[in-house]
Amino acid sequence: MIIQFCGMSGAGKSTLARIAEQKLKAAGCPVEVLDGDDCRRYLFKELGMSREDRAENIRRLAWLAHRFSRHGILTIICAINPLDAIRQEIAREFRIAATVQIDCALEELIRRDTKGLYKRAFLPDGHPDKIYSLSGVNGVFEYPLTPDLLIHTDRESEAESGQRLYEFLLPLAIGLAVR
Ligand SMILES: Nc1ncnc2c1ncn2[C@@H]1O[C@H](COP(=O)(O)OS(=O)(=O)O)[C@@H](OP(=O)(O)O)[C@H]1O
Ligand SMILES: Nc1ncnc2c1ncn2[C@@H]1O[C@H](COP(=O)(O)OP(=O)(O)O)[C@@H](O)[C@H]1O
Repeated sequence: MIIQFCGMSGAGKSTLARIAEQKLKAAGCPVEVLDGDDCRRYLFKELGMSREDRAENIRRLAWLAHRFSRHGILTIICAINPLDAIRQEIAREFRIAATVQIDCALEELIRRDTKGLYKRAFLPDGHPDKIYSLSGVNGVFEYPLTPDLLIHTDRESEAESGQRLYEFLLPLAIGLAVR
């Protein structure tokens, strides 16, 4: 069972994946979270933020997720995953059970700015610290048309969002939902 997330930096993907992971584990369901940020740091160091590299990153994460899921582990691809064609491609190739969009208004992302990336994206052109490819600002982020679950993290608490995600994933994890 593979779940793919999508959502901009700071939207709450890692936070919610960790909450759902803890709750599912407590319910006896094996779970693995493949975090884009972590895999880039430890495994895919050569990949950047171009469209091509993001596509490659997601294809690799999907392949890894597939390997985990073959052992009965519910595996969450926890990445920005910004390209609709790639989301559809991996859904076909690896029979992904659900696409979960972790959404948050840009104003709130800018307010949170957990990693300082938004501040850098809004610097004037030519500034040495400016980043030019931040998803949803000056880089690609394509919203999915029909996500299986949409969570607005700017409208509810972490605990509420985490509980909604858990309630969505639990029947999938215990095999009650046939998709
Ligand atoms: N330009 C730009 N745009 C978006 N994100 C950036 C960028 N530069 C660095 N980062 C950091 O990289 C993390 C995103 O990696 P992902 O593997 O999730 O991205 S992607 O799915 O391949 O688009 C992302 O992690 P999260 O903040 O957890 O989403 C950022 O910490
Ligand atoms: N409803 C919510 N769900 C998830 N995170 C939230 C929520 N409300 C506020 N936050 C905060 O937003 C930030 C999300 O950061 P993070 O999970 O690292 O995002 P991402 O993995 O998408 O980059 C955290 O500081 C978290 O405490």
